[in-house]
Order: sequence, then C-alpha cells, then structure tokens
Amino acid sequence: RSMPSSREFHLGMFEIGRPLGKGKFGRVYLAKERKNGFVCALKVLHKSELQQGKVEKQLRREIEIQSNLRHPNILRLFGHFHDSKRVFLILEFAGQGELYKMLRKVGRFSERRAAEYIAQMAAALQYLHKKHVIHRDIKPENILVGIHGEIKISDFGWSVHAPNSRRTTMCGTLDYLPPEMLNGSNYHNEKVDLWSLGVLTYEFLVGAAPFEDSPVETQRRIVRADMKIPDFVSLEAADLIKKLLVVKPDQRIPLDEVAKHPWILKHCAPKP
Ligand SMILES: COc1ccc(C(=O)Nc2ccccc2)cc1NC(=O)CCSc1ncnc(N)c1Br
Repeated sequence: RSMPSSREFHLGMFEIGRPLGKGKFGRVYLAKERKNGFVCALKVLHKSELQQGKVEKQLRREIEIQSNLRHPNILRLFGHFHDSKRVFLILEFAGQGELYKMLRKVGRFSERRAAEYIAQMAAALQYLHKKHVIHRDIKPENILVGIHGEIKISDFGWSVHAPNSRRTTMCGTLDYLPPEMLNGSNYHNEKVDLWSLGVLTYEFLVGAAPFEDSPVETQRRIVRADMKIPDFVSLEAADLIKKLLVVKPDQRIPLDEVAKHPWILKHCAPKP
C-alpha cells in the first residue's frame, strides 16, 4: 500500500483514528487513507495559531525541505492540504512511538542500544548535511521509533538551509543549544547538529542532559562545555561525547568519523 502520488489530498480521504500525541502547534492522529488503506499520521495545525506564532513561513520552508528528503531514519512528510481553518500534514506513522517516552521509562539506555541509535542519527544527519539542511532541534522529543525499532528524526520545525543566521527566537529547553547559538554570534552552520548529537549521546547513556541546571547556569555551562561524565559511562562512549561537545564548532569530530568511532563499531557490527 502506498500514499497516492496525486498531489490533491482532502480530509474526506482519511478515516481518523486515535490521537497519537501533541506535536508542536498541533494534534496528531492515526489515520487511514480510505481508498487503499494506507496508514499514516495526520497532523492538524490551526492557521490562527500559525499566524499568532508567526511560523507560516517556517512551515512552508519545512514542507519544501521535507518534500525531497528520503531516508529510513527521517520521518517522511508525504504531503499536505488545508481547509479554511486548518493545515494538515500527512506524516509517516512511526509504529513504536516516541523515543523520549521509552527513555523516561527505562531511565537510561544500554550502551549497545545508545550506540545503535547514535549510529542511525549520524547516518540521518550525514544525509541532511549533504543536502545542506541543518536540523537545529535534535533532542529526544523530536525522535520517533519505527516498527522495527529504527529511529526517525521528526519535526523539522527549526530546520533551515545552512549556513544560516537565526531570526526567530528560540523556545523550549536550552539543554541542546550549542555555544555558538548562545553567545549571540547568531551565525551557525551544520556543526550545531554535532553538538546536539553529543548532548543526545550523553542523555541516552546518563538519562539526563549534560548541562541540565537553572537556565542561567545551563548557559554558563554550555559556553564552557562544562560537563561531568559519570563513571558508569564507558571510556569509549565518554571519548565520543567529549569529541562532540567541543565549544569551537570546527573542532567537533565530523560525522563520518562518528560512524567509525570505536564505541560505535564495538556495538554496531557492520552489516554482514
Ligand atoms: C516529518 O515530521 C514532521 C514534519 C513537520 C512537523 C511540523 O509540525 N512542522 C511545523 C509546524 C509548524 C510550524 C513549522 C513547522 C512535524 C512533524 N512530525 C511530527 O509532528 C510528529 C508527530 S507525532 C507522531 N508522528 C508519527 N508517528 C507517531 N507515532 C507519532 Br507519536
């Protein structure tokens, strides 16, 4: 079964199922396309909220960026349509749901599980960076899990074409912001995703973000990459984290070296 390739979609084409979660700016429902039973996730965004949040442009850019992304670790945006009051995004349904819920449930992931996820993240980011797309919002809340346990980066609400200087202000947690997006330099490039990958690796293994503190303290610790890695984290994992959480963007370990790092190779036996 596949989503019809014809561009015109409308709400009547879908049978709406259970709510899946509340993404940014909207609710998401399980949905089934009536004609050929294609199961997807339908995200409903209210135009009034998009206008209030001044994010219509961001959404348009996102739809344009997403329409030519095809990668097993990137959640698909198959299409979109709107009625008088709402915009609908037709998304790939991730069969095992939200990664951060799994992380909160188990506290922290095993080194093998964390390494498999980071290897998949590195592959997805390599793909995005080759297309000069930076995600800029890598965090557990924006990662879903597919039916076979593979991770899917989602919610490119902040993705832009690199290099870029941010115009709209940030919202949400500071935990994942790299130093260059905090020290007012405003200019940043793909290497912001390397920093976030380091924060993600730490959070998968420790169960909390490396600079988690009061907002003021968090900023102070981020700009100095002031983190403590607990002893239960293996030396190889700690080595990769320290090579990603480097204040100077150009000194961060590049993605192709992340994929070949001893910690990744140890746990992700290459495909037979
Ligand atoms: C490619 O995925 C997206 C692409 C774009 C946007 C988005 O809202 N952009 C946006 C919205 C407003 C302004 C600017 C950008 C959001 C998503 N993704 C999501 O919202 C994830 C919905 S939750 C879910 N989805 C599938 N399977 C599950 N099991 C679950 Br739970």
